[in-house]
Amino acid sequence: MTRTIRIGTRGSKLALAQTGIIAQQLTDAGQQVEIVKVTTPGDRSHAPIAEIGVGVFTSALREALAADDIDVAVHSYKDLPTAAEPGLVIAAVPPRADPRDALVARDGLTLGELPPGAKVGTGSPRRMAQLRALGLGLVVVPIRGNIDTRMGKVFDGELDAVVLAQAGLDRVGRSEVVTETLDPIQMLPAPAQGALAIECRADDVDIEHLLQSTVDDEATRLAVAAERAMLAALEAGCSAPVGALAEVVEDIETDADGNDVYVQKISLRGNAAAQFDADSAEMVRASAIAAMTDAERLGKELAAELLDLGAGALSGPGRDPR
Ligand SMILES: NCc1[nH]cc(CCC(=O)O)c1CC(=O)O
Repeated sequence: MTRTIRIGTRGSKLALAQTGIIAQQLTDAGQQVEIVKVTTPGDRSHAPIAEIGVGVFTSALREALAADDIDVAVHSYKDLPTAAEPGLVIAAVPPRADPRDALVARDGLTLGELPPGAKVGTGSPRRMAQLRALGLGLVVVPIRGNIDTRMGKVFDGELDAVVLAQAGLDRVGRSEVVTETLDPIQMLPAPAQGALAIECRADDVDIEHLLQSTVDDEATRLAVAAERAMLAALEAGCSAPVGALAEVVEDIETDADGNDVYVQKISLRGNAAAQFDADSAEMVRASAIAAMTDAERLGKELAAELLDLGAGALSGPGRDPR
């Protein structure tokens, strides 16, 4: 392609690091790129994310894309609303970074070593609900801000610990502050955590094909499709108390001749707070496995199971009390 590709990004350290990865891949593929910073309302406001609403970090990038101010938008996939954006397509999903959550605690402590009453900071309803559900007597303190601001509250003694995405810390080069990478059995990550969504205009077929052939990773795309189908079927947005993790696993099947053969499948774990409000301490959990080609159906089925188990039963916009 002879034109210079304008890649839009938020100006945060994390967003710039993520955009840098994609810019490098396109440059390696022989393309000319230019990085364009876009300020989002999410960057300007200090209100809790749950109050400013879904898509605060992504809508300004999407507007810039639709207005032809940029050609490609690089998003943290977990920040994107589940509804498709008319006129835009997610052309590629690059290989996923570590999807897990990470604990940054004082004195090198792990989650299990934090004493009852320890103050743990997070602004995410999903992390809050799971921390409470552990039953460790932790005091969850709502916080927000960029990675440096949140970690700073542990280093200055205001909090005993904070929970952050491992991928974010890895990408800004601060992995050394992590005192425990949380096993998904303790804390299921947000749907699409650690994954990026590379978006372009739907009518920009040249860019779409270029992105598909240079940065897309099929296993990540399918895993994220399963997780987000589950989230969407729960009618829950990106700040909902819902965790999901899909992984490609090997399974043994018997073929027509009676031989054992290895096949790749997609496994999905999901959980949700029983109450979609700030105080929920009860979680429902489920898991299932399906063929790679059934990723989205797997997500929908797991959501149905979680709803049967009582996910979000007591609150949430547009849901019948049940
Ligand atoms: N909601 C903010 C946000 N969006 C993406 C990441 C981290 C990187 C990722 O999950 O891909 C973070 C920070 C965090 O949750 O600690």
